Amino acid sequence: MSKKNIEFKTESKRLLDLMIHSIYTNKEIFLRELISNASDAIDKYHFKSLTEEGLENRNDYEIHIDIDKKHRLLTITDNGIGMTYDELIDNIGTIAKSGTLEFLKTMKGKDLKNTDLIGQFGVGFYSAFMVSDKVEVVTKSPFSDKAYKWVSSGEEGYSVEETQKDSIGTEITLKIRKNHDDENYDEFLEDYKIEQLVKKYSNYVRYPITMEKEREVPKLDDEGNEIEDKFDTIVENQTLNEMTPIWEKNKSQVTDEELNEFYKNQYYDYTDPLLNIWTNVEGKLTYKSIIYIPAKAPANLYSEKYEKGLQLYAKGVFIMDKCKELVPDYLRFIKGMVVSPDLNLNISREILQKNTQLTKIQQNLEKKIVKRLEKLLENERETYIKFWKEFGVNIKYGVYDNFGLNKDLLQDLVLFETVNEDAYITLNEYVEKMPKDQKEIYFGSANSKSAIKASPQMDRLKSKGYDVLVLTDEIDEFMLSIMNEYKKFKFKSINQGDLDLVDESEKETIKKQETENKDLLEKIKESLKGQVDDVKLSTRLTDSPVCLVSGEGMSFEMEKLMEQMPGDKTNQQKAQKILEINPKHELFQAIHDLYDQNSEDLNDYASVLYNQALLIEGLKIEDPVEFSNKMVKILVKAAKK
Ligand SMILES: Nc1ncnc2c1ncn2[C@@H]1O[C@H](COP(=O)(O)OP(=O)(O)OP(=O)(O)O)[C@@H](O)[C@H]1O
Repeated sequence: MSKKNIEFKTESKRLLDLMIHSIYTNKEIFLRELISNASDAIDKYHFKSLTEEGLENRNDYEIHIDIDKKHRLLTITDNGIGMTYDELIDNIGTIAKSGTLEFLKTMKGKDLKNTDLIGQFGVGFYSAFMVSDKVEVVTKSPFSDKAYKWVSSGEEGYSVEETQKDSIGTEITLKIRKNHDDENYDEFLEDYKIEQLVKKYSNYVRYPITMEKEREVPKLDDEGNEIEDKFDTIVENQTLNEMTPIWEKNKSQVTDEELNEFYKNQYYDYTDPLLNIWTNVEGKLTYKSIIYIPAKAPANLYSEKYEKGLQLYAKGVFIMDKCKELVPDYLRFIKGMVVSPDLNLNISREILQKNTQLTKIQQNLEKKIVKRLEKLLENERETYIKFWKEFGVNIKYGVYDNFGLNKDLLQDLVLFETVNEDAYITLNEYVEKMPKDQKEIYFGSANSKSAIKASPQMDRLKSKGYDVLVLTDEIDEFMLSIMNEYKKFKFKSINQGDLDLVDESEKETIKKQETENKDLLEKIKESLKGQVDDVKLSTRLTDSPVCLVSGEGMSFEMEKLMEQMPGDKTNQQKAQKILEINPKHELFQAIHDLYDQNSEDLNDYASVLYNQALLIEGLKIEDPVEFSNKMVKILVKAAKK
């Protein structure tokens, strides 16, 4: 057969044009595509050799890479199924995939160059043209007694002719482009780069991917003994890929050490992970996955730059590093991988978002992780607490996020510090320890547990033996407000609204006192106009003289948080401030006397009381100098008496 020159079909031309002038930044994937084709070809040979007569059974499968720097040639050779003449024309000379063809039709006249075609379809072989001026394919099929050479410089067409090749398989040679502008092609002729790309994209291809590499070996003297510090350089065929990925092994044969090593190598951590979750699902949807929870949160976990996601593989081939569709936001700290034979190798970002298989995998994994954490909490409390200290905030965020969609799933994973307990407790444990007469779950917000413990609002709760959840994280109150209740018990802030802890007769007494002291309370309110919304006699205090509480709705903690947020604050909603005075405290009696004497000092007392309450609440005093002056005035007067 003489050499034939054949023109590419229109669609192929368009596709090639796109490859040749590609502005696609990820040009390096060409190697992954060619290796993946080689691996498929070996698969095909192997399969056929099992079922068809005349095909030798082999065990020397190999994908070999060769670099000829001088002539700028990169060759990928496989001993797979090869191609007959017709196959060569059909498979490589035309775009076989109907999807691509359809797509190109719809794109007629549009700017193809800016389209992520590679991401949309498996353009595979043609991606070689992203890095080379000329591509040569030499191939021999076991079903043909002749070998063929296919050559193309892109653009117009290709030539096919008979050639000499003894062994079955395919050899693809790329003439690597010269560097130009800021495009570096030289690197594709460097051993280290090729090795790096194989490890990155094709590490778990089942067949050895080999390359001749230099290696230093100890120099030997005439008697065959090693000479110290002297080396010879030898060139040898080295396997670049690991081939059997850890997830392909039998789970029972993989040790925790191996799993930890895999984690550290793959996800660049120095410390062993806290735990791993191995999943193997077969059926309608088939996938395997290994998920890790790191021992420490990465420093940038909460920065915008942090990218969540799991590595995604289809069969042995790496697809992407951070598939974010597999990880709900609140689990952004997990690391690991998913491999599924059901996924397309060239799945694109856009397709990923709509991929129902991925959504299913994500949901399954989420449930698995939560179950595992529940087990950890139940059986290994200390480890769970370690987890909680690193990632607890994320779980709280998970409860709050999506309008509480996941609150039932996650609420039992949340730990709290409480006023009465030394250790963390769960909501379930809190509820189980509640005294019989307790009707609500109490919580207090402050910077620390000690601040809540010491707060005046605790008086009555302490005397009743009720425990109080300590909220110190910003997200806490938001989380509880979205949960609203736990096992039918409502959450109740000790700093907000009416606590309703006194019995009917005590209520009556206070009501009576309030009527009797109506004018006094009005006077104090008047004197604190613009600073408090109301002044009341307290039902929650037993030992302390005053406290400041907020009305129902916005709390002080939420107000503080809103203030820290960027933006215009003029119309910001404020928490309602209510000053509560303890009618049983001596100080109330003293104020009462001042009122009876019609003393001017009443205003100073009111102001000092209010500022004190602010301080206890961790809120800012508006005018510290004035506060201090008034204090001094009262102290001097008291000393003179
Ligand atoms: N090394 C090879 N040995 C044998 N056949 C090959 C080889 N490389 C490519 N082919 C043939 O050429 C066809 C086209 O390859 P191409 O990479 O463009 O697409 P694909 O492999 O079918 O799809 P994808 O790359 O998306 O998996 C293959 O289907 C295969 O039949």
